[in-house]
Amino acid sequence: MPDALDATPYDALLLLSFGGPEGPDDVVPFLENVTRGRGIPKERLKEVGKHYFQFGGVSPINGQNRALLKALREDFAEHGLDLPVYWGNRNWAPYLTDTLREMVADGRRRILVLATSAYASYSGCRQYRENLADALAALEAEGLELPKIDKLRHYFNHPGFVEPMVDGVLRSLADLPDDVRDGAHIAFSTHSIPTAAADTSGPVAAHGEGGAYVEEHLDVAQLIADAVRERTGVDHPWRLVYQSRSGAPHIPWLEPDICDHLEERHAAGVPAVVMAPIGFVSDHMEVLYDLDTEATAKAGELGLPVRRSATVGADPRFAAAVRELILERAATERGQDIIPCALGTLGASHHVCPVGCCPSRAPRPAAAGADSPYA
Ligand SMILES: CC1=C(CCC(=O)O)c2cc3nc(cc4[nH]c(cc5[nH]c(cc1n2)c(C)c5CCC(=O)O)c(CCC(=O)O)c4C)C(CCC(=O)O)=C3C
Ligand SMILES: [Fe+2]
Repeated sequence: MPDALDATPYDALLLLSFGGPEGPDDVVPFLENVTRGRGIPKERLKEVGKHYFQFGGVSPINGQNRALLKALREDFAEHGLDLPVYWGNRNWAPYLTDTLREMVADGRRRILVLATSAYASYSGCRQYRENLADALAALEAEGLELPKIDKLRHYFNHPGFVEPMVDGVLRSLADLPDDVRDGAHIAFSTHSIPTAAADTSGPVAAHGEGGAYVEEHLDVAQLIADAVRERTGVDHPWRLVYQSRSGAPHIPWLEPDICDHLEERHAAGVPAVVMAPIGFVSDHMEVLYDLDTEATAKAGELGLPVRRSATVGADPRFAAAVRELILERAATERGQDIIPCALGTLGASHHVCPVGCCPSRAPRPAAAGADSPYA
Protein backbone atom coordinates (compact mmCIF):
# COMPACT_ATOMS: atom_id res chain seq x y z
CA MET A 1 0.00 0.00 0.00
CA PRO A 2 1.33 3.49 -0.84
CA ASP A 3 1.31 6.14 1.89
CA ALA A 4 -2.15 7.61 2.35
CA LEU A 5 -2.74 10.87 0.47
CA ASP A 6 -4.27 13.78 2.33
CA ALA A 7 -7.43 15.34 0.97
CA THR A 8 -8.17 17.16 4.24
CA PRO A 9 -10.37 19.21 4.64
CA TYR A 10 -12.44 17.44 1.97
CA ASP A 11 -14.41 14.32 2.76
CA ALA A 12 -15.99 13.61 -0.64
CA LEU A 13 -15.76 14.26 -4.37
CA LEU A 14 -18.91 14.98 -6.37
CA LEU A 15 -18.85 14.37 -10.12
CA LEU A 16 -21.29 16.94 -11.47
CA SER A 17 -22.49 16.50 -15.03
CA PHE A 18 -25.16 17.29 -17.58
CA GLY A 19 -27.11 14.03 -17.57
CA GLY A 20 -28.82 12.44 -20.54
CA PRO A 21 -31.75 10.19 -21.47
CA GLU A 22 -31.40 6.42 -21.05
CA GLY A 23 -34.24 5.36 -23.37
CA PRO A 24 -36.82 6.73 -25.85
CA ASP A 25 -39.34 7.66 -23.12
CA ASP A 26 -36.75 9.85 -21.43
CA VAL A 27 -35.94 12.04 -24.43
CA VAL A 28 -38.75 14.59 -24.29
CA PRO A 29 -38.72 15.07 -20.49
CA PHE A 30 -34.93 15.36 -20.63
CA LEU A 31 -35.12 18.08 -23.29
CA GLU A 32 -37.76 19.87 -21.21
CA ASN A 33 -35.37 19.84 -18.26
CA VAL A 34 -32.50 21.17 -20.39
CA THR A 35 -34.44 23.97 -22.01
CA ARG A 36 -36.68 25.21 -19.19
CA GLY A 37 -36.49 29.00 -19.39
CA ARG A 38 -33.65 28.98 -21.95
CA GLY A 39 -35.61 30.27 -24.97
CA ILE A 40 -34.61 27.61 -27.51
CA PRO A 41 -36.76 27.52 -30.68
CA LYS A 42 -39.23 24.57 -30.94
CA GLU A 43 -37.78 23.51 -34.33
CA ARG A 44 -34.35 23.13 -32.82
CA LEU A 45 -35.72 20.98 -30.01
CA LYS A 46 -37.50 18.68 -32.47
CA GLU A 47 -34.29 18.38 -34.42
CA VAL A 48 -32.19 17.58 -31.33
CA GLY A 49 -34.84 15.06 -30.19
CA LYS A 50 -34.30 13.26 -33.49
CA HIS A 51 -30.58 13.01 -32.81
CA TYR A 52 -31.31 11.19 -29.55
CA PHE A 53 -33.98 8.93 -31.11
CA GLN A 54 -31.51 8.01 -33.85
CA PHE A 55 -29.35 6.55 -31.08
CA GLY A 56 -32.25 4.62 -29.50
CA GLY A 57 -33.10 7.50 -27.15
CA VAL A 58 -29.89 6.87 -25.22
CA SER A 59 -27.34 9.59 -24.60
CA PRO A 60 -23.79 8.31 -24.33
CA ILE A 61 -23.01 10.71 -21.49
CA ASN A 62 -24.27 8.63 -18.54
CA GLY A 63 -22.28 5.57 -19.55
CA GLN A 64 -19.22 7.76 -19.95
CA ASN A 65 -19.69 9.21 -16.49
CA ARG A 66 -20.03 5.70 -15.04
CA ALA A 67 -16.75 4.81 -16.73
CA LEU A 68 -15.14 7.96 -15.34
CA LEU A 69 -16.42 7.18 -11.83
CA LYS A 70 -14.84 3.74 -12.09
CA ALA A 71 -11.54 5.18 -13.36
CA LEU A 72 -11.49 7.73 -10.52
CA ARG A 73 -12.23 5.13 -7.84
CA GLU A 74 -9.55 2.82 -9.23
CA ASP A 75 -6.99 5.60 -9.41
CA PHE A 76 -7.75 6.80 -5.87
CA ALA A 77 -7.59 3.26 -4.46
CA GLU A 78 -4.31 2.56 -6.24
CA HIS A 79 -2.72 5.74 -4.90
CA GLY A 80 -4.07 5.61 -1.36
CA LEU A 81 -6.49 8.51 -1.68
CA ASP A 82 -9.36 7.63 0.61
CA LEU A 83 -12.09 9.87 -0.78
CA PRO A 84 -15.58 8.64 -1.66
CA VAL A 85 -16.85 9.66 -5.10
CA TYR A 86 -20.50 10.53 -5.82
CA TRP A 87 -22.29 11.49 -9.02
CA GLY A 88 -25.14 13.91 -9.69
CA ASN A 89 -26.54 15.61 -12.80
CA ARG A 90 -28.21 18.85 -13.83
CA ASN A 91 -30.80 17.39 -16.21
CA TRP A 92 -31.33 13.70 -15.51
CA ALA A 93 -31.12 11.03 -12.84
CA PRO A 94 -29.16 10.73 -10.68
CA TYR A 95 -30.24 14.31 -10.01
CA LEU A 96 -27.87 16.59 -8.15
CA THR A 97 -30.29 17.36 -5.31
CA ASP A 98 -30.86 13.65 -4.62
CA THR A 99 -27.13 12.95 -4.62
CA LEU A 100 -26.42 15.87 -2.32
CA ARG A 101 -29.13 14.67 0.09
CA GLU A 102 -27.49 11.24 0.10
CA MET A 103 -24.09 12.82 0.75
CA VAL A 104 -25.46 14.74 3.74
CA ALA A 105 -27.07 11.53 5.07
CA ASP A 106 -23.65 9.88 4.74
CA GLY A 107 -22.18 12.64 6.90
CA ARG A 108 -20.21 14.46 4.17
CA ARG A 109 -19.41 18.00 5.34
CA ARG A 110 -16.77 19.33 2.90
CA ILE A 111 -17.49 18.49 -0.70
CA LEU A 112 -15.27 19.12 -3.70
CA VAL A 113 -16.99 19.23 -7.09
CA LEU A 114 -15.60 18.04 -10.42
CA ALA A 115 -17.73 19.35 -13.29
CA THR A 116 -17.50 17.58 -16.65
CA SER A 117 -16.64 20.81 -18.39
CA ALA A 118 -13.04 21.93 -18.70
CA TYR A 119 -13.43 25.59 -19.66
CA ALA A 120 -14.94 28.80 -18.35
CA SER A 121 -18.43 29.70 -19.62
CA TYR A 122 -21.89 30.23 -18.22
CA SER A 123 -23.06 26.76 -19.41
CA GLY A 124 -19.90 24.98 -18.32
CA CYS A 125 -19.29 26.71 -15.00
CA ARG A 126 -21.69 29.22 -13.45
CA GLN A 127 -24.78 27.26 -14.45
CA TYR A 128 -23.38 24.30 -12.48
CA ARG A 129 -22.79 26.65 -9.53
CA GLU A 130 -26.42 27.78 -9.82
CA ASN A 131 -27.49 24.13 -9.81
CA LEU A 132 -25.48 23.64 -6.60
CA ALA A 133 -27.18 26.68 -5.02
CA ASP A 134 -30.61 25.32 -6.02
CA ALA A 135 -29.77 21.93 -4.51
CA LEU A 136 -28.53 23.54 -1.29
CA ALA A 137 -31.72 25.63 -1.10
CA ALA A 138 -33.80 22.46 -1.49
CA LEU A 139 -31.93 20.70 1.33
CA GLU A 140 -32.18 23.80 3.50
CA ALA A 141 -35.96 23.80 3.00
CA GLU A 142 -35.94 20.18 4.20
CA GLY A 143 -34.22 21.34 7.39
CA LEU A 144 -30.94 19.56 6.65
CA GLU A 145 -27.58 20.86 7.79
CA LEU A 146 -25.78 22.11 4.70
CA PRO A 147 -22.34 20.88 3.66
CA LYS A 148 -19.69 23.31 2.41
CA ILE A 149 -19.08 22.97 -1.30
CA ASP A 150 -16.06 23.99 -3.37
CA LYS A 151 -15.52 23.46 -7.09
CA LEU A 152 -12.27 22.32 -8.69
CA ARG A 153 -10.60 24.81 -10.99
CA HIS A 154 -10.87 24.56 -14.77
CA TYR A 155 -8.57 21.84 -16.04
CA PHE A 156 -8.40 22.62 -19.77
CA ASN A 157 -4.63 23.18 -19.59
CA HIS A 158 -3.77 20.32 -17.23
CA PRO A 159 -1.42 17.80 -18.89
CA GLY A 160 -3.75 14.95 -17.93
CA PHE A 161 -6.45 16.58 -20.07
CA VAL A 162 -4.25 17.75 -22.96
CA GLU A 163 -2.00 14.71 -23.46
CA PRO A 164 -4.74 12.15 -24.19
CA MET A 165 -6.06 14.56 -26.84
CA VAL A 166 -2.58 14.86 -28.39
CA ASP A 167 -2.51 11.07 -28.69
CA GLY A 168 -5.99 11.15 -30.20
CA VAL A 169 -4.98 13.61 -32.91
CA LEU A 170 -1.83 11.57 -33.66
CA ARG A 171 -3.96 8.43 -34.02
CA SER A 172 -6.37 10.22 -36.35
CA LEU A 173 -3.51 11.50 -38.49
CA ALA A 174 -2.01 8.01 -38.64
CA ASP A 175 -5.39 6.68 -39.71
CA LEU A 176 -5.64 9.02 -42.73
CA PRO A 177 -4.51 7.76 -46.15
CA ASP A 178 -0.74 8.22 -46.65
CA ASP A 179 -1.07 10.65 -49.54
CA VAL A 180 -3.14 13.21 -47.60
CA ARG A 181 -1.75 12.83 -44.08
CA ASP A 182 0.97 15.49 -44.10
CA GLY A 183 -1.30 18.06 -45.70
CA ALA A 184 -4.09 17.50 -43.16
CA HIS A 185 -5.68 20.49 -41.49
CA ILE A 186 -6.79 20.24 -37.84
CA ALA A 187 -10.21 21.66 -36.94
CA PHE A 188 -10.32 22.02 -33.16
CA SER A 189 -14.00 22.04 -32.33
CA THR A 190 -16.01 23.19 -29.36
CA HIS A 191 -19.60 24.01 -28.46
CA SER A 192 -20.72 27.30 -29.96
CA ILE A 193 -22.20 29.73 -27.44
CA PRO A 194 -23.74 33.18 -27.96
CA THR A 195 -20.93 35.69 -28.61
CA ALA A 196 -22.35 37.79 -25.76
CA ALA A 197 -21.81 34.83 -23.39
CA ALA A 198 -18.30 34.24 -24.74
CA ASP A 199 -17.36 37.91 -24.33
CA THR A 200 -18.26 37.83 -20.62
CA SER A 201 -16.85 34.35 -19.90
CA GLY A 202 -14.33 33.95 -17.11
CA PRO A 203 -13.28 36.59 -14.58
CA VAL A 204 -14.01 40.25 -15.38
CA ALA A 205 -10.35 40.81 -16.31
CA ALA A 206 -10.73 38.29 -19.18
CA HIS A 207 -13.92 39.86 -20.55
CA GLY A 208 -13.63 41.22 -24.09
CA GLU A 209 -13.98 39.67 -27.51
CA GLY A 210 -14.32 35.91 -27.01
CA GLY A 211 -13.49 36.18 -23.30
CA ALA A 212 -11.86 33.36 -21.35
CA TYR A 213 -13.88 30.76 -23.28
CA VAL A 214 -12.18 31.44 -26.63
CA GLU A 215 -8.80 32.27 -25.09
CA GLU A 216 -8.68 28.96 -23.20
CA HIS A 217 -9.65 26.90 -26.25
CA LEU A 218 -7.04 28.69 -28.37
CA ASP A 219 -4.40 27.86 -25.76
CA VAL A 220 -5.33 24.16 -25.77
CA ALA A 221 -5.42 24.07 -29.57
CA GLN A 222 -1.95 25.63 -29.75
CA LEU A 223 -0.62 23.16 -27.17
CA ILE A 224 -1.94 20.18 -29.13
CA ALA A 225 -0.73 21.55 -32.47
CA ASP A 226 2.75 22.14 -30.99
CA ALA A 227 2.90 18.65 -29.49
CA VAL A 228 1.77 17.11 -32.79
CA ARG A 229 4.48 19.03 -34.66
CA GLU A 230 7.10 17.82 -32.19
CA ARG A 231 5.99 14.22 -32.57
CA THR A 232 5.47 14.15 -36.37
CA GLY A 233 7.80 16.85 -37.65
CA VAL A 234 4.88 18.25 -39.65
CA ASP A 235 3.41 21.68 -39.00
CA HIS A 236 -0.30 21.06 -39.53
CA PRO A 237 -2.36 24.22 -40.04
CA TRP A 238 -5.30 24.51 -37.62
CA ARG A 239 -8.26 26.62 -36.64
CA LEU A 240 -10.69 26.77 -33.72
CA VAL A 241 -14.23 26.13 -35.00
CA TYR A 242 -17.65 25.66 -33.44
CA GLN A 243 -20.55 23.22 -33.49
CA SER A 244 -23.97 22.52 -32.01
CA ARG A 245 -25.35 26.06 -32.28
CA SER A 246 -28.88 26.17 -30.95
CA GLY A 247 -30.18 29.72 -30.45
CA ALA A 248 -32.45 31.85 -32.63
CA PRO A 249 -30.77 32.82 -35.93
CA HIS A 250 -30.77 36.58 -35.20
CA ILE A 251 -28.62 36.11 -32.09
CA PRO A 252 -24.90 35.92 -32.94
CA TRP A 253 -23.10 32.75 -31.82
CA LEU A 254 -19.42 31.86 -32.17
CA GLU A 255 -18.42 30.94 -35.74
CA PRO A 256 -17.34 29.39 -38.07
CA ASP A 257 -19.47 26.29 -37.84
CA ILE A 258 -17.57 23.04 -38.43
CA CYS A 259 -19.57 22.16 -41.57
CA ASP A 260 -19.02 25.59 -43.17
CA HIS A 261 -15.36 25.30 -42.24
CA LEU A 262 -15.03 21.89 -43.94
CA GLU A 263 -16.58 23.33 -47.08
CA GLU A 264 -14.34 26.38 -47.02
CA ARG A 265 -11.13 24.40 -46.37
CA HIS A 266 -12.05 21.90 -49.09
CA ALA A 267 -12.55 24.77 -51.55
CA ALA A 268 -9.14 26.11 -50.51
CA GLY A 269 -7.56 22.79 -51.55
CA VAL A 270 -6.96 21.19 -48.14
CA PRO A 271 -6.67 17.39 -48.78
CA ALA A 272 -7.91 16.10 -45.38
CA VAL A 273 -9.15 17.28 -41.99
CA VAL A 274 -8.86 15.95 -38.46
CA MET A 275 -11.77 17.12 -36.33
CA ALA A 276 -10.60 17.38 -32.72
CA PRO A 277 -13.48 17.97 -30.25
CA ILE A 278 -11.39 19.69 -27.55
CA GLY A 279 -14.48 21.34 -26.02
CA PHE A 280 -15.92 18.02 -24.83
CA VAL A 281 -14.71 15.85 -21.98
CA SER A 282 -16.21 12.68 -23.47
CA ASP A 283 -18.03 11.52 -26.61
CA HIS A 284 -21.26 13.39 -25.90
CA MET A 285 -24.20 13.34 -28.26
CA GLU A 286 -22.78 16.54 -29.80
CA VAL A 287 -19.70 14.57 -30.80
CA LEU A 288 -21.60 11.49 -32.02
CA TYR A 289 -24.18 13.46 -33.95
CA ASP A 290 -22.76 16.83 -34.95
CA LEU A 291 -19.27 15.54 -35.81
CA ASP A 292 -19.49 11.78 -36.44
CA THR A 293 -22.82 11.95 -38.25
CA GLU A 294 -23.47 15.40 -39.70
CA ALA A 295 -20.00 16.81 -40.34
CA THR A 296 -18.70 13.43 -41.52
CA ALA A 297 -21.60 13.19 -43.99
CA LYS A 298 -20.79 16.71 -45.20
CA ALA A 299 -17.16 15.73 -45.74
CA GLY A 300 -18.34 12.62 -47.61
CA GLU A 301 -20.36 14.79 -49.99
CA LEU A 302 -17.31 16.92 -50.58
CA GLY A 303 -15.03 13.91 -51.07
CA LEU A 304 -12.88 15.24 -48.24
CA PRO A 305 -11.21 12.59 -46.03
CA VAL A 306 -11.89 13.36 -42.35
CA ARG A 307 -11.19 11.68 -39.03
CA ARG A 308 -12.59 12.58 -35.63
CA SER A 309 -10.09 12.35 -32.81
CA ALA A 310 -10.81 10.92 -29.37
CA THR A 311 -12.05 12.85 -26.36
CA VAL A 312 -10.45 12.31 -22.96
CA GLY A 313 -13.27 10.20 -21.51
CA ALA A 314 -12.10 7.86 -18.77
CA ASP A 315 -8.41 7.92 -19.76
CA PRO A 316 -6.33 6.96 -16.69
CA ARG A 317 -4.23 10.11 -17.22
CA PHE A 318 -7.36 12.19 -16.74
CA ALA A 319 -8.28 10.28 -13.58
CA ALA A 320 -4.74 10.92 -12.30
CA ALA A 321 -5.12 14.61 -13.17
CA VAL A 322 -8.30 14.78 -11.09
CA ARG A 323 -6.44 13.25 -8.15
CA GLU A 324 -3.66 15.84 -8.55
CA LEU A 325 -6.20 18.67 -8.76
CA ILE A 326 -7.88 17.45 -5.56
CA LEU A 327 -4.58 17.26 -3.68
CA GLU A 328 -3.56 20.66 -5.01
CA ARG A 329 -6.81 22.24 -3.89
CA ALA A 330 -6.80 20.48 -0.52
CA ALA A 331 -3.26 21.71 0.19
CA THR A 332 -4.28 25.24 -0.82
CA GLU A 333 -7.26 25.08 1.56
CA ARG A 334 -4.90 23.97 4.33
CA GLY A 335 -2.84 27.11 3.69
CA GLN A 336 0.11 25.34 2.07
CA ASP A 337 2.01 27.04 -0.72
CA ILE A 338 1.70 24.91 -3.80
CA ILE A 339 2.46 25.54 -7.46
CA PRO A 340 -0.56 24.46 -9.50
CA CYS A 341 0.15 22.32 -12.54
CA ALA A 342 -0.72 23.86 -15.93
CA LEU A 343 0.60 23.91 -19.50
CA GLY A 344 0.32 26.74 -22.02
CA THR A 345 0.43 30.50 -21.72
CA LEU A 346 -2.53 31.24 -19.45
CA GLY A 347 -1.39 29.57 -16.24
CA ALA A 348 -3.58 27.67 -13.82
CA SER A 349 -7.16 28.90 -13.59
CA HIS A 350 -8.52 30.46 -10.38
CA HIS A 351 -9.61 28.12 -7.55
CA VAL A 352 -12.64 30.22 -6.66
CA CYS A 353 -14.72 32.00 -9.29
CA PRO A 354 -14.55 35.72 -8.49
CA VAL A 355 -17.56 38.03 -8.44
CA GLY A 356 -18.71 38.74 -12.01
CA CYS A 357 -17.28 35.49 -13.45
CA CYS A 358 -19.43 34.20 -16.39
CA PRO A 359 -22.53 36.26 -15.45
CA SER A 360 -25.95 34.89 -16.34
CA ARG A 361 -28.58 36.88 -18.22
CA ALA A 362 -30.83 36.98 -15.16
CA PRO A 363 -28.71 36.89 -11.99
CA ARG A 364 -29.41 33.87 -9.76
CA PRO A 365 -27.69 32.59 -6.61
CA ALA A 366 -24.61 30.49 -7.35
CA ALA A 367 -22.71 28.38 -4.82
CA ALA A 368 -18.98 27.56 -4.69
CA GLY A 369 -17.80 31.01 -5.75
CA ALA A 370 -16.88 34.36 -4.21
CA ASP A 371 -20.49 35.50 -4.59
CA SER A 372 -22.00 32.39 -3.00
CA PRO A 373 -24.72 33.07 -0.42
CA TYR A 374 -23.62 29.84 1.29
CA ALA A 375 -20.61 29.47 3.57
C1 LIG B 1 -20.70 25.23 -23.64
C2 LIG B 1 -21.64 24.05 -23.62
C3 LIG B 1 -21.31 22.75 -23.29
C4 LIG B 1 -19.94 22.23 -22.97
C5 LIG B 1 -19.67 22.30 -21.53
C6 LIG B 1 -20.37 21.21 -20.75
O1 LIG B 1 -20.14 20.03 -21.05
O2 LIG B 1 -21.17 21.55 -19.86
C7 LIG B 1 -22.52 21.98 -23.38
C8 LIG B 1 -22.64 20.61 -23.07
C9 LIG B 1 -23.74 19.80 -23.29
N1 LIG B 1 -24.93 20.14 -23.86
C10 LIG B 1 -25.72 19.03 -23.93
C11 LIG B 1 -27.03 18.99 -24.45
C12 LIG B 1 -27.75 20.13 -24.81
N2 LIG B 1 -27.35 21.44 -24.78
C13 LIG B 1 -28.35 22.27 -25.22
C14 LIG B 1 -28.32 23.66 -25.33
C15 LIG B 1 -27.20 24.49 -25.13
N3 LIG B 1 -25.92 24.08 -24.79
C16 LIG B 1 -25.10 25.20 -24.65
C17 LIG B 1 -23.75 25.19 -24.32
C18 LIG B 1 -23.03 24.07 -23.93
N4 LIG B 1 -23.54 22.81 -23.78
C19 LIG B 1 -25.90 26.34 -24.93
C20 LIG B 1 -25.38 27.77 -24.87
C21 LIG B 1 -27.18 25.90 -25.23
C22 LIG B 1 -28.37 26.77 -25.55
C23 LIG B 1 -29.35 26.82 -24.43
C24 LIG B 1 -28.81 27.36 -23.14
O3 LIG B 1 -28.34 28.49 -23.10
O4 LIG B 1 -28.90 26.61 -22.15
C25 LIG B 1 -29.48 21.44 -25.53
C26 LIG B 1 -30.82 21.95 -26.01
C27 LIG B 1 -31.00 21.61 -27.42
C28 LIG B 1 -29.96 22.26 -28.32
O5 LIG B 1 -30.20 23.38 -28.70
O6 LIG B 1 -28.96 21.62 -28.61
C29 LIG B 1 -29.10 20.11 -25.30
C30 LIG B 1 -29.91 18.86 -25.49
C31 LIG B 1 -25.02 17.91 -23.37
C32 LIG B 1 -25.53 16.47 -23.26
C33 LIG B 1 -25.06 15.73 -24.46
C34 LIG B 1 -25.35 14.27 -24.42
O7 LIG B 1 -26.51 13.89 -24.21
O8 LIG B 1 -24.42 13.48 -24.63
C35 LIG B 1 -23.80 18.38 -22.98
C36 LIG B 1 -22.68 17.62 -22.31
FE1 LIG C 1 -25.33 22.10 -24.44
